[in-house]
Amino acid sequence: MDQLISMLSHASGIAILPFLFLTASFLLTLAQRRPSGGGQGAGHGRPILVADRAVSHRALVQQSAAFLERPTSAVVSAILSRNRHYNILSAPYGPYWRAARRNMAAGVLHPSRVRLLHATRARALGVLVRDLGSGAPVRESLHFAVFRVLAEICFGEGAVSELGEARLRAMEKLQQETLRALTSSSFITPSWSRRRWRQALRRQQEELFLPLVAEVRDRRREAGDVAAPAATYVESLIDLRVHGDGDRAVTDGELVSLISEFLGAGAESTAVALEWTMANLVKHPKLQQKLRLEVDAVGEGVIEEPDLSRMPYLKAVVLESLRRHPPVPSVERDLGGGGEEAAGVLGAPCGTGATTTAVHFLLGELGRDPAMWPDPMSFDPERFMPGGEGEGVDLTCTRELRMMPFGAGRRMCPGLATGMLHMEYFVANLVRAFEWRQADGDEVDLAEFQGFLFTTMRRPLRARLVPRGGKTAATSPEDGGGDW
Ligand code: HEM
Repeated sequence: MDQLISMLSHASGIAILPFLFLTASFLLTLAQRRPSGGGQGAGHGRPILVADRAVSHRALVQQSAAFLERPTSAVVSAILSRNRHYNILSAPYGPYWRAARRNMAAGVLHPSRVRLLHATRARALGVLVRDLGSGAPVRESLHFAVFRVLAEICFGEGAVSELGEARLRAMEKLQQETLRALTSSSFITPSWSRRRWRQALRRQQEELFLPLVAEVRDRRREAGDVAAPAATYVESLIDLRVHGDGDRAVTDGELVSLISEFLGAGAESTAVALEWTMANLVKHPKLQQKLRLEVDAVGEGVIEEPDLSRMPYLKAVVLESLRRHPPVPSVERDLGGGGEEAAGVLGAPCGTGATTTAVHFLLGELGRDPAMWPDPMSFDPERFMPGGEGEGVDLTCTRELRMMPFGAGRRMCPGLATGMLHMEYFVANLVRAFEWRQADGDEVDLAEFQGFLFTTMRRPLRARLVPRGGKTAATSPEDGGGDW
């Protein structure tokens, strides 16, 4: 049974899932157009689209050794740096990937460390509530809040407040520009002009990040043996040594790619998911009211991390949003030389004679499988409450795969816990601070826009926000909220 519906070849995909085909073939076209370096070539065979949960679990989790490589042609910084400076997303499986990934997951993003960042979150929330309260656009405000939190984790609170809001916003804009640089169509922009644009963006990233890195490096060099353990992501990257590759340090080029990934992919995925969640709460006022009752029941003031564990409905709302609208549309793997063996794992003939094949695991389809999720298109957080079909869902997909918004296997997202925490934190406090109502004459439109890397709302969320008297989530000036 699990082999049914599992694989759609490039050809058959047209008839069965037209829009998925378009997305995947767009990705593939890009993959085929760009030569990849370091033996990471992708897309010389036909793409394989996988929309079956059991097949995805077998491939990504049980047989993960055959599915370790991601086509670098689908990663922003690999494209901008023309495959010269890898980050975690683009790195071939090996010593550098292992060192960089472990440094992120077991270091600054370890749940025990992220949990402690109360003040960082409160500062971002203060600015967010201030901006939304003064009518700023929802999408931009959510994005900046998440970006601000990650920027503090990356550079430290001191460096971020020294930068100031205007320069931080400029940095955020540059990161978004780099994502847009990939969506520019070859029909509109000639390739030489796209190449120049991308080179200019990469140069701007270097000019922005490297002076900040140099300051940190100088400070740590001066401190010598008595330097404190790395507290920020940049500090940890400066200290990092790549075992298995001559214990070398991370190069400046790699540093730029790693910082760009942290601020870019980390912020965009969370902010996109937040916008989908708030849109559904506007669309479904009864669900919003139920959530507000839970939020208000935990007490006064800002909802903090320890409160979140007492809020099962909040978690259910966030999970339902990730199931129904996973911000990342698909997970890609490059089968490399192991194409035939891996095709066997997928339960389909490879038979292309190609040395490489790109596989796309379709996250939206997996989360909307009617065999697992009755009435899959409806937004119903109750699925994740006791007795529901989503109760106790394992987002790491280790035991079983019911949905996989964070991917699965050895290359699954190392930001899972951070992403979930930020989503729950901002959703809870935004529901406490405001009533989110439909904007007059402007019904929420849940239509999707399939971007190069993310599935966003086609029309940015507009809502009428009514501040809630004594229960506003605005933070005090000592927290730094609203005090830029
Ligand atoms: C709601 C938030 C997020 C979602 C839905 C999400 C989703 C994903 C997905 C689907 C993948 C691909 C996994 C695979 O190929 O199996 C991924 C990879 C990755 N994500 Fe996230 N992500 C989120 C937040 C974050 C954050 C906050 C960070 C870091 C600041 C982050 C850093 C990464 C990195 C570095 C990878 C590459 C992992 C590797 O290749 O080893 N993500 N993410």
